Amino acid sequence: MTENDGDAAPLAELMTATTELGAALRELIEVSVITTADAGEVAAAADLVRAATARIGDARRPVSQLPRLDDPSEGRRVFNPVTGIANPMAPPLVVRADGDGVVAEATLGLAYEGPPSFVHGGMSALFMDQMLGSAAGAAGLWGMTAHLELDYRGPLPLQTPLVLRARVESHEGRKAHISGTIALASAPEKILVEARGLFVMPRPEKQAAYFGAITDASGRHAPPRRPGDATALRPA
Ligand SMILES: CCCCCCCCCCCC(=O)SCCNC(=O)CCNC(=O)[C@H](O)C(C)(C)COP(=O)(O)OP(=O)(O)OC[C@H]1O[C@@H](n2cnc3c(N)ncnc32)[C@H](O)[C@@H]1OP(=O)(O)O
Repeated sequence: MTENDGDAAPLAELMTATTELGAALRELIEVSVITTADAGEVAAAADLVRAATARIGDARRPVSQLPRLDDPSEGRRVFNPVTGIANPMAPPLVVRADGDGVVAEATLGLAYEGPPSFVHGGMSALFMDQMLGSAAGAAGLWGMTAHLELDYRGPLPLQTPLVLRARVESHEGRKAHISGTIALASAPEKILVEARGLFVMPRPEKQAAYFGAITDASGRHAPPRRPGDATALRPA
């Protein structure tokens, strides 16, 4: 069975329910790493979670099929692991156009911890990858990450508002050089993480090989081909 079978709920209803599930799971993830409940309570919670998984786990889409709730033409990717409102791994970042680039704010909980009380460096790389991709989209470009490098100048504290920025520095042909930063929202001029990336639009034969089999939920061929396809950019 796929999600297209049967009398599916209207999309708005599905969006509400899926967003609610994402939010509930996001809370669960945070609580699961911060709880001091005893073993019996934790084991009972695990049983409840497995029951929830069984309830929805039989109806699955194939990896080549975009979710029904996605609209790549509007940049809506609800399960993106950074910006997806329905992906519990995502904070989620809300990325907005700002000046000649993009900006987002985030306050990260203990599920993102690396050194005690600070954000894991790999998480910063993940968020910067997405921000740089969003900056490409905002500039009318799209591509895949070919190279990404970061300088960690100071640790990012957990449970503290952060501001993330990115902008295209230059582009030529299929290549775009993009930079990004992370700072405390309370001290935005003091850069704690700095990223530089090269995004490359794959040559046509690679686009066909990577995305030729991608369909939307109704089975229509739907490879990414516009700036918004790669990002969840929202207008300012
Ligand atoms: C899409 C929707 C997604 C939707 C994704 C939604 C999230 C968006 C944000 C996250 C983005 C990702 O994570 S994307 C996923 C992670 N990235 C990947 O998996 C990409 C893996 N890499 C590749 O498939 C390939 O290397 C490509 C597509 C990047 C490039 O292959 P190609 O198309 O054959 O291009 P190629 O001729 O090799 O290179 C073109 C030019 O770029 C230069 N170049 C290429 N790689 C590098 C490099 N690492 N460092 C320096 N320069 C490089 C070449 O020298 C050349 O310069 P010149 O001679 O022309 O001067």
